[in-house]
Amino acid sequence: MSEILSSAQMRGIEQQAIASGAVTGLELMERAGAGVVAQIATAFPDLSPSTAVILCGPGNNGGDGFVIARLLHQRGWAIALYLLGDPARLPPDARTNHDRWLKTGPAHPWDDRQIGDRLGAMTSGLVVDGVFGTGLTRPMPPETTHTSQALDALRHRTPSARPRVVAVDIPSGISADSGANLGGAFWADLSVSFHRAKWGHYLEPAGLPEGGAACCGQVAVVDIGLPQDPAPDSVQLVARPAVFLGKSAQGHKYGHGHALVLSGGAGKGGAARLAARAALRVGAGLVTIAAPQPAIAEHAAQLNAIMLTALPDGYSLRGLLQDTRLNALCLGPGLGQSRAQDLVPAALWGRRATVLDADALSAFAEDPPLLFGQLHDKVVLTPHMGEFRRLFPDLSERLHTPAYSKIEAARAAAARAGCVVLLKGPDTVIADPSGRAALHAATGANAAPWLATAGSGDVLAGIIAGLMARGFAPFEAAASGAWLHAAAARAFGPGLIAEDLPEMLPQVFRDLGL
Ligand SMILES: NC(=O)C1=CN([C@@H]2O[C@H](COP(=O)(O)OP(=O)(O)OC[C@H]3O[C@@H](n4cnc5c(N)ncnc54)[C@H](O)[C@@H]3O)[C@@H](O)[C@H]2O)[C@@H](O)CC1
Ligand SMILES: [K+]
Repeated sequence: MSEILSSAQMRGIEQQAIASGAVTGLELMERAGAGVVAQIATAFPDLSPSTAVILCGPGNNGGDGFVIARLLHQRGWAIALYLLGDPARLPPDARTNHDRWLKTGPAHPWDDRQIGDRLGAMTSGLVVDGVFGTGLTRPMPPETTHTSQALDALRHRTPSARPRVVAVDIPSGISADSGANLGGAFWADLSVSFHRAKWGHYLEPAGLPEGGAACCGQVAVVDIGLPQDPAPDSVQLVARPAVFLGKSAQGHKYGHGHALVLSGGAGKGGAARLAARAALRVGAGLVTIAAPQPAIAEHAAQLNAIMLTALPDGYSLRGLLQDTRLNALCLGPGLGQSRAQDLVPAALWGRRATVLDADALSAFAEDPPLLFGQLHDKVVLTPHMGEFRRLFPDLSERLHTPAYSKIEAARAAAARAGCVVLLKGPDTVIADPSGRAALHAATGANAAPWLATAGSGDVLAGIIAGLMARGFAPFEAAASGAWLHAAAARAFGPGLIAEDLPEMLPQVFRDLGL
């Protein structure tokens, strides 16, 4: 896992390093600019020097742009540089680099129409976006409208018929914290960030205009010599399972736990079977489906390795949970809301590692605190955005404000619920009540678009329950579960349906070297 930072954390790290005397802002800016130039060469090895249009803004992002202009010029590029704003008002380091650039070439005053026309006429070369970076919290100013539209038009051309677009730190107009398109945002083939990637590079806020990962292209991170200590409260990007998922040769099935998946009534058992199969495939020693009597025949016709028991109500669940070998529960998929209202309190009474999904969440939409009062630290809630809105309407509402991120919303929800919350999406956030958080981004090169299919969430709930049956802690099970789920989808590829996901886990495990 690697660390990703908010803009405030990044600013804090830079300011501390500068205040300690370890480095100057000017040195950081030089390394940042040099890092961008090096990453351009790595990402586009076939790109030979021609024309680079460099767009510089009024802050330090623009300062990086002047450094990049100077270094690209040294490498033989013809530079056309435009500056948005008054050079006299540039912050000191950016001003120094502006003045250095003027010894080489001009800084044209910003002319939105001219820039737009110029970009539209480019069929090759490079565009460098150093207009705004992590400092922007407002919509793009009106002076960038044509430029933004021209970039948008380039995006729809084949890459061989247009310039490469490189964002300094993050495309202008994208919130580094929430990934939101603040209004009129640019996009890039390559975003080169400094020290650590920012939250906004990997989040993907729903709706239009698109922002976040969809606008950042490939994300590269360059070291600019800042201290490597992890930031307090930093968020981890889940790049692979954080725990070893293999089994020891001496293991016994009873040593790998026994997961109980609670099923809905007759004709509604498919979701529970998907979850149960995922729990078994992910390595739980035993898996049992508990269903109402009228659903037993349907399940029996379809199950072999998964066991089956009749379970009419919450009272009988309390009885079943006298068996301490049942160590992980999964409730919600296909459960039905009235059965969920009866079974969830009994399940939580049992204080087992428990996944609550789907109907087990929606059943408490009328009175979320009733649910929160019963939750404990071995529970994982796995809402999608709609279920999240039902349980946490105020946090969901705040997500409409551009600077408030899904990471902060999931953290606040976990603190309120007193358990792990996994907030689903192409960007899945996992948070616990202490503020610990991780982000699994099935975006960019990791995209798994075929996961948007019926029953895929049921499989995720089962994977997490299976991992908890095996003894993994709720946070690790949720984070590793999100990764396995997306890896299984990528391994199958187009045409995926939920039934395929558990069947791909063996290949994913082999690829992990288990
Ligand atoms: N601080 C440092 O030491 C370093 C900063 N670096 C660069 O600095 C960037 C952050 O720089 P800043 O904090 O100066 O912020 P930015 O350059 O991202 O942009 C903010 C600037 O634009 C102004 N502004 C904001 N919204 C505006 C609007 N709608 N219309 C007009 N002006 C607006 C702000 O007042 C501020 O001057 C990073 O993204 C990175 O590229 C790098 O050089 C590495 C070192
Ligand atoms: K930028």
